[in-house]
Amino acid sequence: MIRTVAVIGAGQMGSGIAQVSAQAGMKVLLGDVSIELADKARDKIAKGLAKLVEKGKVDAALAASTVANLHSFSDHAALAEADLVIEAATEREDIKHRIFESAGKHLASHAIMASNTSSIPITRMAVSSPDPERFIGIHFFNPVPLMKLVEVIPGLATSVSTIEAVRGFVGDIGKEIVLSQDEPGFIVNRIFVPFINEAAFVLGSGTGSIVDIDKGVKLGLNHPMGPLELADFIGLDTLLEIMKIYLASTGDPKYRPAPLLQKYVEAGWLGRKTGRGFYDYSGDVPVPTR
Ligand SMILES: NC(=O)c1ccc[n+]([C@@H]2O[C@H](COP(=O)([O-])OP(=O)(O)OC[C@H]3O[C@@H](n4cnc5c(N)ncnc54)[C@H](O)[C@@H]3O)[C@@H](O)[C@H]2O)c1
Repeated sequence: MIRTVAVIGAGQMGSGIAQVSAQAGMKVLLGDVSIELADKARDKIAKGLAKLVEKGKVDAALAASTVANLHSFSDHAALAEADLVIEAATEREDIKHRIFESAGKHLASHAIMASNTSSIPITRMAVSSPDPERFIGIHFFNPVPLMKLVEVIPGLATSVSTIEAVRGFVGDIGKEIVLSQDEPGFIVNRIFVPFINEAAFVLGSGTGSIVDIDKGVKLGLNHPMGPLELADFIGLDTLLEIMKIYLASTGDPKYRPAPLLQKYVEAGWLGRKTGRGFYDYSGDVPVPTR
């Protein structure tokens, strides 16, 4: 049973993973590149919970116990007491390998090491961990406290007992599991990113306007957001990179990026983060760019 969880990387995902684990009554060790960043993340979680208490959405006692369960750390020696170590650091393979090597030196003999990566193969990262049988992918969705789903991705060497322990952990934090093989994009992003890419093809071929593509998917498929407005949220550069990874790792031309997606990225129109993507965000309401 997982009682103590360590989270390495206290950004938006790591903070969310730490929060839901602490909320479920587990002791959580939260680390980043410095103790200051870990403390800052802990404070941010506490502030977020305080707001939810004010709005009556979270019980005050639960908020207090959640914050009390969170402990910042900077030295990997602290990881010796963890049953599960989840890496949620920046999506760069070299950074992650270095974390697994360093943290692995302190991993307890029963403990599991996991990565929240969105795109890096689990089997490839497992070689930097002390025991690939106890290495696994645990892919959360953003924002973690709200999203119900967790994808679990065993690598080639991951043992059945590791999968079962992670199943228990995910159940304990109140989430649902889907099990994915270690393939590019796992299940959800493998379906979803080409779907957005296809919307860019549909736009590029002049089949429909930006507004009609988004309206069509919202009303015709009952999606809460259209694919092009969602693309602007995610970042067109990120989507383009993911398509390139799918194409390179499968060699299948069905994953070729839409030329119009490429063109928007070349123009620096990356979505909301640059103020313009498929929509222009400079005014009060988003205006389609085509
Ligand atoms: N953002 C999403 O929607 C999403 C969804 C699922 C999975 N992920 C994955 O989660 C991971 C983190 O993404 P994020 O969106 O939270 O990024 P983020 O930039 O918000 O956070 C990354 C954190 O990692 C820290 N970090 C970098 N190097 C470190 C090191 N050596 N040791 C400890 N901490 C280190 C950074 O300081 C930063 O605080 C990535 O692998 C990403 O692919 C992201």
